[in-house]
Formats: sequence, structure tokens, C-alpha cells
Amino acid sequence: MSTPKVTTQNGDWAEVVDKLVAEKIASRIAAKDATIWGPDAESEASIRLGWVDLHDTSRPLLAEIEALQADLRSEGLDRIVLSGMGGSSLAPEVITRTAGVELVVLDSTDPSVIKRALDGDLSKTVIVVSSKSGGTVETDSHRRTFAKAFTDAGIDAASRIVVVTDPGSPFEKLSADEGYRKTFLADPNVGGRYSALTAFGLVPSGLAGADIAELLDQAAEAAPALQADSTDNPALWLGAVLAASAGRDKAIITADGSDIVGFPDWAEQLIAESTGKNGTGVLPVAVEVTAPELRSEAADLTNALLAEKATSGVPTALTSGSLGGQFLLWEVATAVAGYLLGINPFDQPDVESAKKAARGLLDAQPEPEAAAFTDGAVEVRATEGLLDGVDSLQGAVDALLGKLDPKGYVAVMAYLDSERDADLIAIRPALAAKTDRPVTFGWGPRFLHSTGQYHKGGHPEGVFLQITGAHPTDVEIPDRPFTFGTLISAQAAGDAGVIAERGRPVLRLHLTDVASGVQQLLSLFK
Ligand SMILES: O=P(O)(O)OC[C@H]1O[C@](O)(CO)[C@@H](O)[C@@H]1O
Repeated sequence: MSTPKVTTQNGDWAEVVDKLVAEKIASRIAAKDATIWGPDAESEASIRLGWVDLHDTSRPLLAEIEALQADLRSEGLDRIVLSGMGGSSLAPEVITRTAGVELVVLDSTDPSVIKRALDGDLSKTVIVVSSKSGGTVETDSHRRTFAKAFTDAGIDAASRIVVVTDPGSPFEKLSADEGYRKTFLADPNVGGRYSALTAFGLVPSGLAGADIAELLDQAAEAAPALQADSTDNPALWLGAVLAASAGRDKAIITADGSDIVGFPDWAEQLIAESTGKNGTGVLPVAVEVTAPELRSEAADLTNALLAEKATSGVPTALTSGSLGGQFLLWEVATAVAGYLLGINPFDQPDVESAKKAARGLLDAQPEPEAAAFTDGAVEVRATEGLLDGVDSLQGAVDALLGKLDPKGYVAVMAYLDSERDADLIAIRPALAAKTDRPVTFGWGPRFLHSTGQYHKGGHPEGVFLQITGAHPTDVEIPDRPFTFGTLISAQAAGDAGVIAERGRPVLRLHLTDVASGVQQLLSLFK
């Protein structure tokens, strides 16, 4: 095991850290002092600080998870599918990938993703449906679809559904009414993105075979250093680099040489939803190790790297240590960053707007907006005025990039299949190299529960490239008046509408043939 370490470079945060030590911020967080973030945040903070001691309070769960896993294995059930969005799936994804055990993570509404999950061996499958609120449309739709698929296959569906939710949520009742195999009630005093070490992180990871006791041990070992009012506390330094590097409101995050797999995507949600609000915050940009941003010297960047060496001259925090320790380190650092930024790090006020817009579209089922023009396999639509005088895909992309401020960023929002359409990821570094600006890449609707908050609530300086695709095969959602294809289209259109309402440029590209559309897009950058 190794305790978390943070080394800083290219800046001096000693004064900020001294102030944090003098104000006893670390020990006050550990003591669950809800007053730290000011009177407006106090009531939310008073029910959101349960994460500080999960390495102790989650212990009783271990035996329960182990017992269920043993039962499932004895019945030959070893394919674990996890349905969950944002905080209900990002941590288990990192935990299981780092442990090298198989977990099918379902955090999409793309029909092709759903179909692939359903096409796996249902005779060996258990689905863990994780939702804190119990009302998230994606997870509700997955649950309905899997229940029917089990029944159609002659399998007792209730025996294959495991639920993780908050006590008192509508999902707890539904699970009891349906007689689902087991319901794990999570600590309600922990928000989704801080829930890595609650039942949300531990149940799917443990059932998939990860060593979750070790994870809690790692966090327990890290905790004393992270709770100390000391200039040696690594979380104070990471929080200071993220939030107190003047004018630097974009944090490039990568993991180079770390044995933790996929950590930047988890950190991205934690930072984006916690800080991106009230027109301020830190934009987390999760990138590959060869990303152009890592060599940029731009005046608005910091780097937060799970790595040993800085990659450029911008203010940098280098972090290392075990996964359990890193979870706690970044959570404390984000709470510290929230304090330094003067925001409430425990709410996500702008996520609801996109959900509401999608619901409205599902209810109204309006005729789709006509395309401004079609170029090859790509239908092109955009916010008003953006396409004036433009009649080619290249022209449309150039017009969007023409709106980029010197301090702006590009957000690629791909409502596609992350496995089938993985080639598209190459557009991220290509755009970063072309624009010399940071570029976020999110698969929809997954990113709506992560950077989606920042895009709508953070600094209003993004330009948005939305990519959707045709669905040659759609998947029904039992007892719902819409299919997965309709749902993902409404989520994309709803989100684009909300971003446009906030005055930001959005270019919407719909691929009528996804495979050739992806290649057509990538060819723009060759
Ligand atoms: O667990 P739930 O309630 O389904 O929510 C999933 C995710 O949606 C959000 O509430 C909002 O995006 C996240 O904060 C959360 O992690």
C-alpha cells in the first residue's frame, strides 16, 4: 500500500496552504462541519459529508457483499452488468478495471450498446441497478429491459436483479414490491460523485471480484494525512492547485505510468459537478497521455496528473498512491477547492435542466428540426446564425471553431456507442491540435452526469460539437411510450437546446450512416 502524495511544480501555493491550515479546513471537513462553504451551502452540506469516514462506516457491507457473491457464484452467475449513471457507475468502472476483473458497465441509452449487453449470456447474468435517487431515466429503462429479457429467456427476473439505492427512495419500495434478489441501502449522507466507497462503489465491484476490503484499507491508511491541519496534507496542495492558480480554470487530467485504470473519467465528474456552477469553477479535461494540451503553456491551464513528471511549464500537481487513497485525496481536495472558489461543492443545479428538456421532448414528440444541409453521411444543424453562408461539413466545423474565444474550450458530445464508434475519440486530440485549446470528449448521455454540469453552469466559454447517429436497430423499453432510440435523441436535442438557450454555439451533426459518418468527420483533420 502507499499513502497519497502530491508534488507541486511551476507555482507557489504555500500561502494558500498556510491559510487552509490556519483555518483548520482539513480537520473541519473530517469532523463534517457543514458551515465551511457558507450559509447558502450549509443545509446541503449537512447531509453530504458522510464520505469522510466511509473506510470505517462501509465495513459492515463487506460481509454482505461477499455472501451474495458466493451465492451467485455457486449458481454459476458470474456475468455482472452494472446499470448506473455518473457517480453510480464511474467508481466501479475504475475499481474493476484497475483490479482486472470483468464488469459490464451500462451507462448509455444508445440502442446498439443496450443490444450488446442483452446479447451476452443471460443464463450467467446478474444486473446491479444502482440509483441513489431511484428516478434516473437511464437506469429505470435498463431495469425494465433486462427484467423483460430475463423473463423472455425463461429466467426468474427478480432473482437476477440486485438494487443499490438510498433508504426511502421510490426504488427501495419498488425493489421490495418486485421481490428483487437483494437491496443494498447506501449511506444517504453521501452524494453520487463522492460515493466510491459506499455501496454504490463497493457492491458491483465486489460482486465482479475486486478486492474491496483492500480498497477500504487503502482509504483508512490515507485518511489521517488527509484530515491533518498540516502543510504536509496532500489534499490541501491538490485543492490549492485546482482552485487557487489565478485565472487558471481548466485542469488537464491524465494518468501516465499509474497502475490505476480510467481514473481521469472519475475525477472529471467529481470536479465538474462539484465546481462548475454560478458561472465559475474548474473545467476538468480528461486526456490521453499524448494529448496536445499536456504540452500547452496556455495561461488558463493547470495540470493535475497521476504521473511522476510535469509535462509543461503550467502549474502542476503530481499525485500518486493507492486507488482507495486517491479517491479520498481527490474528494477532500475538491471540497477544499469548493471552499477556495466560494461555491457549494455538493449540489449540481444545472443537471436537471437537460433532464427536464429531454422529458419535455419525450412528452411532446415534436417533428425533428429540418437539417440546414447534408454533406455525405452527415446532416448538419446549428444554433441560429452559425451556418450563415455555410454549405459543407468542413465549413460548419470551421464556423464553430471560429466562435472559440482565446480562453474558450471545445466540447465534443457524442451520443454514440463508445465501443463500436471508438475511432471517433481521435477527433479530440485532432481538435486540440488544430485549435490550441482544451477539448473535452464525452459520450452521451454519460457525460450529462459529469461535465454536463460545467457546460451549463461553469464559465460560459465553451463551443459545442454534438454528434448523433441513426439507429438501424432500435430497442423497446417495456411499458414506456418511447424506445431507447427515441430517448437518446431526446436527450441529445434537450441538452443542445439548453446549451443554446444559454447563448453558446452548438453545431449538431447527425450521422445517417454512423460508420462512414465517423470516418468523414475524422477525414476533416487529416
Ligand atoms: O444515482 P442517481 O440518482 O441515479 O444519479 C446518477 C447521477 O446523476 C446525477 O445526480 C446528476 O447528474 C449525478 O450527480 C449522479 O451521480
